[in-house]
Amino acid sequence: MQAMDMFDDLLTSYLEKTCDVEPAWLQHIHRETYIKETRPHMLSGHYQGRLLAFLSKLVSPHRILEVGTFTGYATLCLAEGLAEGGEIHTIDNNVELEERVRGYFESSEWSHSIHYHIGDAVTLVPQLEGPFDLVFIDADKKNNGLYYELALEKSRRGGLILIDNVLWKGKVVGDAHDAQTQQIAALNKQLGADDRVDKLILPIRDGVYLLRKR
Ligand SMILES: C[S@@+](CC[C@H](N)C(=O)[O-])C[C@H]1O[C@@H](n2cnc3c(N)ncnc32)[C@H](O)[C@@H]1O
Repeated sequence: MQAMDMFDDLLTSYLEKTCDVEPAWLQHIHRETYIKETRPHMLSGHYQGRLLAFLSKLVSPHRILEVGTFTGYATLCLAEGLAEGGEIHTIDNNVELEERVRGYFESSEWSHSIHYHIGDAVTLVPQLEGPFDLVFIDADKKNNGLYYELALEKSRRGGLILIDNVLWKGKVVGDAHDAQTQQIAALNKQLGADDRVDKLILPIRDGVYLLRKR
């Protein structure tokens, strides 16, 4: 193992020990995702999950939108901050996960607050009615620009938009020329100059863009 990787592992473990514990239902999803899925690292995980829950509790949202449900880990983190009677809409196009993820949602305390939509987010996001107080964009990166514009249009003033994986393993600050890195770097540049929002990137895990609608 390289020294930098060892430091990253130690730091991650330290950050996980010094934040709130991962709730039991999330530990269960975490474990099953790592046993059953081929790309389990897509799940937000303990530390980023606590960040999502923390931000959601600060916003106390009535309406949340998540683009990219995967196994529902982040959905349940975000749901922790829902205001009384609030709801979260989450979208994924992976039909194979539907039964298991519905099971997680139905056995949670937010079973009546979660609206799980199966289909292409490019088609479904425009059909969802706003306004949203909190949006988490974490699906196909090539459509992030589109999801961001739709999220902004459907957000209330002061609403928070989060975009995951914006540092792309640090490649956005290097000289990587692959199309995916260039596209993420181009959107970051565009967002950095967008005067419709307050914004900053939190260098947590793969980078989370925080954007607050002015
Ligand atoms: C990184 S994972 C989401 C992880 C989840 N938000 C979490 O933090 O635990 C990305 C998900 O987006 C879904 N996805 C990719 N493209 C999509 C699209 N066009 N419409 C809907 N879902 C999509 C994938 O099926 C995958 O489950």
